[in-house]
Amino acid sequence: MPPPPPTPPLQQTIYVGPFVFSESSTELDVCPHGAIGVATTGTISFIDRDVPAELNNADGARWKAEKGTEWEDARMLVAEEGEFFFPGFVDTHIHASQYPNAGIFGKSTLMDWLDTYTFPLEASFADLATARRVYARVVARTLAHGTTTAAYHATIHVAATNLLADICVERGQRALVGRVCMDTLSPEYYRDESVEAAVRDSRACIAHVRQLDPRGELVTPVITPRFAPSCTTPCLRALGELHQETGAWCQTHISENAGEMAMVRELFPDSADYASVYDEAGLLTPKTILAHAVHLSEAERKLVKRRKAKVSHCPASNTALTSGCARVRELWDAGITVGLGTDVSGGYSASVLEAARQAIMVSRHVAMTEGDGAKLSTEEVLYLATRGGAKVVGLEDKIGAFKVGMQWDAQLVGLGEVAKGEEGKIGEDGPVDVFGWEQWEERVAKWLYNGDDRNTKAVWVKGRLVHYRPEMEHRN
Ligand SMILES: Nc1nc2[nH]cnc2c(=O)[nH]1
Ligand SMILES: [Zn+2]
Repeated sequence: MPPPPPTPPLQQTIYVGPFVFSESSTELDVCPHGAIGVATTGTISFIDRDVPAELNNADGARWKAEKGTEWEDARMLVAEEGEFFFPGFVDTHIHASQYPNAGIFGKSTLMDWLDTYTFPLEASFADLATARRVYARVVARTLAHGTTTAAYHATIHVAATNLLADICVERGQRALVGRVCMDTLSPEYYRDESVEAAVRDSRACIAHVRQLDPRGELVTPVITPRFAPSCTTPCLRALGELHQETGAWCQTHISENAGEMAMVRELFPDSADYASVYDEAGLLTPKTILAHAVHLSEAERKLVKRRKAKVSHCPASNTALTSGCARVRELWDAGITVGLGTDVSGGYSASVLEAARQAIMVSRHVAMTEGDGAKLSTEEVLYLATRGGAKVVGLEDKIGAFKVGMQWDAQLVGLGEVAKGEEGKIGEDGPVDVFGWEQWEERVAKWLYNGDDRNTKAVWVKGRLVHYRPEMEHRN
């Protein structure tokens, strides 16, 4: 694949309008009349919290002059009625290669789902044309859902995995890109032929991603043992050494499903528990992302916390594959950093907004047996979707909120106002109907519970416009 085309030079831009972000896990910062100045580097240079409500492009010139000469020629993008800026979402666990199967899982559970649906699909990525078709679409689709950063599992194929990294850079999505390792209990037609092959091919992908983006500004490699049952102890240890040697991130699955856990007990009888299997291989570190953690014991939670490893909560997947209900409150109380994952295609949707709403629902199911303390609020799941996720991937100083010095990874959200006299007409504004009396928190809640990608009007990563809906054409 030829190198990606050069990114067009960015113009200094001032984003004018309401903005909302998580100040903490329990508190949304809502600014109804804001302006955020973004430099050509994509960095937020200033934030004004009290701009004139009626500011339009004509007054803009006068107002801009007051900001200083360096902002004189800045572009202005002014939010229209019903729109607000929100940080881009972080998907901390998604299998890019499984996207064609989104929604196809029948009544399967994890282990039969892998054999029936997943391995045959992933094996098809030996063909680069297949990989190109799927990866181009999954990156476009996740961007359209407002995902500005994704931690991707690819497949065992080096060329296809490298292509996924190329496409992320080309489309401007931040990503961790991982070549999957699996040297045992996997089909003959889809497995690493040896530990050496797993390490050699992982090295090849790490080298490619680092050569593509030497400063790791957009993409970074991630070592990806599929999960303990599909890796031998020598393979896990070799990948632990690679993790240590290269400093690359690590991602895997843990304690998702009862059958999987029984296998781990049988395959690793000398380890105290599932988390210890990874720990003994040197794979449990502050740069490790553990997907699921549905059934962790207290001892495992303590170990994960001690190692500062992170958890990706994947509620839609856990319900779809009947894996169980992860307890986010318990993980938080143990001091563990948690973000959200769509886990496509265990999860049926590539939308982090959907994962956030499913996180609320799963927490309510936990609450039905364990009390109201388990319930997650709107604020908490939106935190998981943005700042929590940013922490999981080690980018909490750069993304997930609107603060001076952070990067403009953002989405413009638009909610349709029901116009007087037009109540019977359904327009193209998406599924959220705003009647005009809603407070800000209520608008955000309506978006969370009913919104979809039609409400994500435009998306930026590092200040670069990476997606916009057709109706935005005239505003760019
Ligand atoms: N959800 C999920 N769990 C896994 N465990 C091992 N592989 C997978 C996978 O592809 N998806
Ligand atoms: Zn997964």
